[in-house]
Amino acid sequence: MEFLLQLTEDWGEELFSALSKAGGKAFSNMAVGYNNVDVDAANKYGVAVGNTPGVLTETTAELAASLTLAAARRIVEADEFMRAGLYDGWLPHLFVGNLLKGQTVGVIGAGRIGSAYARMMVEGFKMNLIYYDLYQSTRLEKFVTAYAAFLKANGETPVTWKRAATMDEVLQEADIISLHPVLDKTTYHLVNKERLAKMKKEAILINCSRGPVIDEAALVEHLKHNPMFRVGLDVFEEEPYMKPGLAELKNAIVVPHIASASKWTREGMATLAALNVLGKVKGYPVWFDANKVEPFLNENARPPAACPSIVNAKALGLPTSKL
Ligand SMILES: NC(=O)c1ccc[n+]([C@@H]2O[C@H](COP(=O)([O-])OP(=O)(O)OC[C@H]3O[C@@H](n4cnc5c(N)ncnc54)[C@H](O)[C@@H]3O)[C@@H](O)[C@H]2O)c1
Ligand SMILES: O=C(O)[C@H](O)CO
Repeated sequence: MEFLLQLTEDWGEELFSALSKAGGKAFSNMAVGYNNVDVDAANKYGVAVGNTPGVLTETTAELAASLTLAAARRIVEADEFMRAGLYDGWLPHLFVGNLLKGQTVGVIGAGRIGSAYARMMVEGFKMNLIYYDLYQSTRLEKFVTAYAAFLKANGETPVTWKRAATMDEVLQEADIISLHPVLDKTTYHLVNKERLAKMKKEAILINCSRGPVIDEAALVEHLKHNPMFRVGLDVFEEEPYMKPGLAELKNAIVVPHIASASKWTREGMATLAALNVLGKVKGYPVWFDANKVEPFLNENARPPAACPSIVNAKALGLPTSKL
């Protein structure tokens, strides 16, 4: 018996023990994030835990970029105004928002998705970048450096980048802040009352990572007292619910955890999750690079004889595919 699961289900000691007793050896989330899984418990019962990285990087980053634009240009408010029949003719101050060009985008968690989002905002809107991550994102830094040189060579103002030593630096300096870390003990309520107070009064905060990365009740209070501060949220602390007051706030844009919802990505996620468990059942090794999963998504060729992404491969001592 093997399992293919959604991120809405929590898997811990009890379920892994039951799975193991039933002879199960593999489990896969149909998601890249696996904070819903107690990997130590899976290790204890020798169950391989799969996830679906890479296939949702661009789709998720594009939703973060969409929320950024929608918040910056007040698109949801303007749409509601129009549909309510309130539009009376052009006015110089009607739904004035923020210009992104030349402003600073802050990325917290510059992994696959955070880096893809940063590139979109830097290249697409000529924004300067400040990021915070536990690790240096050399590829991202190189990209921004090369883009800055390109702009300069074309007589345009070059963009800049900075790796912040602390997260607070990002909060203080950035005009737009997008959250892309994993959810774990170090990122739970990473954005709380004190940190919200450090952000610019007119900043925009985007969250397409996990709801509990923000203290949502503190956010509601902050939004109430700072009408020019805006947020775009794809994820919530206690999904499917929102904290009281959030739904009534005009400076919040809320969507129902749809960041990975493009047809290509959702099909890819299902494929990778299925191949993770199938590969384990067949006794295949683990793919050599979980970030390079394209060969598993080619409709015209058989997928490689490997499990695309097993997060506890090392702990279980599983062999790696050599291609
Ligand atoms: N809303 C959605 O539908 C959706 C879709 C895809 C992914 N996600 C979430 O996005 C997360 C990131 O996905 P990814 O593929 O980019 O993962 P990733 O592992 O490539 O990137 C995560 C980054 O967070 C960094 N990080 C970890 N702890 C940190 C901390 N305390 N402070 C700052 N940075 C920290 C890591 O070093 C890493 O670079 C997933 O874990 C998932 O929870 C959400
Ligand atoms: O972690 C993930 O993959 C998302 O939240 C669902 O796409």
